[in-house]
Amino acid sequence: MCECQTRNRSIDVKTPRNVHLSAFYKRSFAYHTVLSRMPIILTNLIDGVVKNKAKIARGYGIDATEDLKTVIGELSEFKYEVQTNQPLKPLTSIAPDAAIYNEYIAEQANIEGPPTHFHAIWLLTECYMYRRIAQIFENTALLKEYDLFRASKEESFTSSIQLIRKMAKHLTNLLAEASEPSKEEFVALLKLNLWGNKCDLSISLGKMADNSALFDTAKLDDHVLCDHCEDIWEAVSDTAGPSNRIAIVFDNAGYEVFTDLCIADYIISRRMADNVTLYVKTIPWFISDVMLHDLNWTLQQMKKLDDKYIKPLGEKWSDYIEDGSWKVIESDFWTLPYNFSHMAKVDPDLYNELGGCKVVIFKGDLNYRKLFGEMNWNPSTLVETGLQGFHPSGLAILRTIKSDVVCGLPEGVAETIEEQDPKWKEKGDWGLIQYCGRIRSINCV
Ligand SMILES: O=P(O)(O)OC[C@@]1(O)O[C@H](CO)[C@@H](O)[C@@H]1O
Ligand SMILES: [Mn+2]
Repeated sequence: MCECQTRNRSIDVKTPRNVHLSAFYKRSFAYHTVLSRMPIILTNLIDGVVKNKAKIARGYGIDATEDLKTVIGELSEFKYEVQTNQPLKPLTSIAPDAAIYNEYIAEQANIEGPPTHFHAIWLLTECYMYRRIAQIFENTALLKEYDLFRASKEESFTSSIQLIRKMAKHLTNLLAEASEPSKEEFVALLKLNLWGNKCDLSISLGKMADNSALFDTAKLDDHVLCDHCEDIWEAVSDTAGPSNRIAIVFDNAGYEVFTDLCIADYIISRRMADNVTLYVKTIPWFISDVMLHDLNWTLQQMKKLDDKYIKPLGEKWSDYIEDGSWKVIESDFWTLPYNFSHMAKVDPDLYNELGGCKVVIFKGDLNYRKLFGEMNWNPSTLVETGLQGFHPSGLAILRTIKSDVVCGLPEGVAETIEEQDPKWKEKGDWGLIQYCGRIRSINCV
């Protein structure tokens, strides 16, 4: 079989240790994603555009229906490229990040030949899909700013309103009592925040899952496989160090971003930092990731609600943005295919910005994959080793496990969980709360 044919055929094995995740390995979540989940996501998008044609025409003008025909055609064409394992086509967008994608694709081509959807680092294949979708809308006349995930992201907020109300009441009562920060309070908020990451429309293929159990974290404690809450508390509450800034790299809209803002409020209200930087995405991303308009919509929605806990928080949080306690920053880097060990080279300004913080809180599975290089590490690999030199500041990592990248577990834990739950790395039922200090990391021992 010629090299090209071998290359175009995924092999029927599990992902070997210490290699990049890829759909090249048939017995992997990456393969299931490229073979089934990505085509389903694309099909759902096409169906959504067809279903909402009239609504979009009302919003963007009747001429937008011409654009929609183009969008449907181009989404269908892209879906065919994925399903027939075509090489990733260079992006044609004139946006600066497109050139970085094309450079990265060319770099990969020099290493292993032109990357195709099944035979590329999974991170590139998935990131490319969402960037290609954004390009399809960028190329239209009237739908350049259209976010076709917006309705799902807004629904993920409205359908979680009971949970959000519970969380709002909890935070309000917490802050109404003492004024000094407390480890117990902060650790409890971290765990509530961790399980908010289960609300991810990419893993649920856009369907809202029942998240009512996510508030009672005590029942979930045995599903936290690494708990560095105390180290995160020490780092966040230390106000005597060189920096008193904290950053949160958001993941999903809806209930998850609400729990992120609760953490950011606690930090400001308890004077644990001078300000908190909130990083949002610049394009529609992995269905549920937060963009600036999603954050603004969430705050507006909170202020409109006639709820004695949610409304005042919406007003206070809007004031935090007004007075600079919270700084919202959009950065293209978070939607590039690079893992974070490349940040210092690809976006040194961002790396230095993070370096000005005492702690950066990273949320979610995709950020975890990028933090640890999209590698199939032995799960007992030290966190510091997995970060491969990415160390701008203290790093607090909260993630429910939805892919094969895991570091920092005590020896034997992964094997035990694997026996108990063979799909433990796909459904977000198991969580990690990990901390890696500027100069040292801790393993979960
Ligand atoms: O970053 P998040 O929102 O926690 O998860 C994103 C995600 O759902 O997308 C991929 C599956 O297609 C996985 O990497 C991951 O589970
Ligand atoms: Mn996400």
